[in-house]
Amino acid sequence: MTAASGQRAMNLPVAEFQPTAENQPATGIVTAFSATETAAMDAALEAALRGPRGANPLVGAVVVDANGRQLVTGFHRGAGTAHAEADAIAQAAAAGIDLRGSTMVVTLEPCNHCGRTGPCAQAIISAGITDVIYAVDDPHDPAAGGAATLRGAGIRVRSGLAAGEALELNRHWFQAVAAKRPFVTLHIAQTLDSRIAAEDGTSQWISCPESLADNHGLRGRIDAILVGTQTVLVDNPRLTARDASGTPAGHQPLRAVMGLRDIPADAAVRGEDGRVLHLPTRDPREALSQLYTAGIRHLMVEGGSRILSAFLTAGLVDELIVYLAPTLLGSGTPALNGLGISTLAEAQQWEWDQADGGSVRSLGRDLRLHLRPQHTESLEPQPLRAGAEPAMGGY
Ligand SMILES: NC(=O)C1=CN([C@@H]2O[C@H](COP(=O)(O)OP(=O)(O)OC[C@H]3O[C@@H](n4cnc5c(N)ncnc54)[C@H](OP(=O)(O)O)[C@@H]3O)[C@@H](O)[C@H]2O)C=CC1
Ligand SMILES: Nc1c(N[C@@H]2O[C@H](COP(=O)(O)O)[C@@H](O)[C@H]2O)[nH]c(=O)[nH]c1=O
Repeated sequence: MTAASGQRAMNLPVAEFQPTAENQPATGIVTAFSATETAAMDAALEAALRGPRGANPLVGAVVVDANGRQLVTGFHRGAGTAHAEADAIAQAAAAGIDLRGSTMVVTLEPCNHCGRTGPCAQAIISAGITDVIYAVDDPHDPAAGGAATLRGAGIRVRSGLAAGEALELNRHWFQAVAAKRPFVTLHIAQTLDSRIAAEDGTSQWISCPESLADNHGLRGRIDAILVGTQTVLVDNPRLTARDASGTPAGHQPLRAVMGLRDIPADAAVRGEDGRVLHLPTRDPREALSQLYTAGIRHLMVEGGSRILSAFLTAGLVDELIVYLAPTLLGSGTPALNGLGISTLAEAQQWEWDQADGGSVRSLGRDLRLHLRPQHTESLEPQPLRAGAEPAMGGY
């Protein structure tokens, strides 16, 4: 993924672009960018990938001086933390770097709202930055409008550089925002042979302590965690975020249970804080709609098998995290119990997600696999058997 390819797509080679009265529209929307700006956008896109997926998009920001030197690089570390622009500006302040007269290159339109971290547009204005280049508009209602605020303050604002790459970077986040549903992370803690519980229902623990710690870290960042009623009945889970000693994390997710049966009165998931929500439905869309109405923007679906399968079948998963233990059971509850697929051509295709530490990580004795749905809807169909060429060795 490079911003340079986005530039080529616009059919305006940097070297040939000469600003003139004709190609500088009065609107302030300019259609080409310098090599320095393009390189800064590439670096911003790369930095964005260091953040975690979730309620907020991945965003990177690079500030360049008048000579094209990259001064600071910021990125967003997830909901509730500094935005990429604020991160870059804070780094500059800490290092004593004067940003007056510089250009900020950022992968998403700077926000305009006073959320948990303050508006980036104001921080940019206060830092004395005079030029802003961003890739794509922020579609998120409360955050949109940053470009207009910046222009109103006399800052030269341009957009569209590497727009394709920036959209691709957060493809599923954009889709979730447009659909007004939470961003959905699916969690599977499974054996090598894809079992999430043994024949007798026991499953604690398949994952090693390091994987469990990672999962609890995730629980501490999401808005809500969801399981099916059967998991509540079999496991009686707490679904809280805790450290290895059992101490609760500062932020706790809402606990959601999906299914028609009631949650038993003495279920641990009820907890003491009352932050449990029964979703009396078997329709994942309906569950997401109810959660969105309750203010949930990032949901982790933990299981079990039928719930995981229902969300995957509905195409409502944006991120997949699999903790793979080097363990065999040979029987027991399979991770998935059917996705409505009967032939290979209908298989769901996933791609490795490089964000947030990469697509494959070793956690203790386990592997942590990180994936997202593949962009293309389907692969090229295989030729029908009758018309197929005979295989010439290999597969
Ligand atoms: N290793 C891991 O990562 C995890 C393992 N587990 C294990 O998974 C096992 C439970 O899995 P499983 O039996 O599949 O149960 P689930 O937890 O997936 O719950 C299934 C129940 O959810 C309700 N439900 C809601 N929507 C749907 C839907 N679309 N399709 C089907 N059912 C729906 C139904 O209950 P209702 O009648 O109320 O509508 C159904 O009986 C347990 O042994 C548990 O230990 C669980 C979570 C994680
Ligand atoms: N067995 C299993 C998991 N199981 C999940 O954790 C739930 C228990 O949560 P709690 O009561 O809060 O500790 C359980 O019901 C199921 O959703 N998770 C994992 O990361 N690895 C594992 O091996």
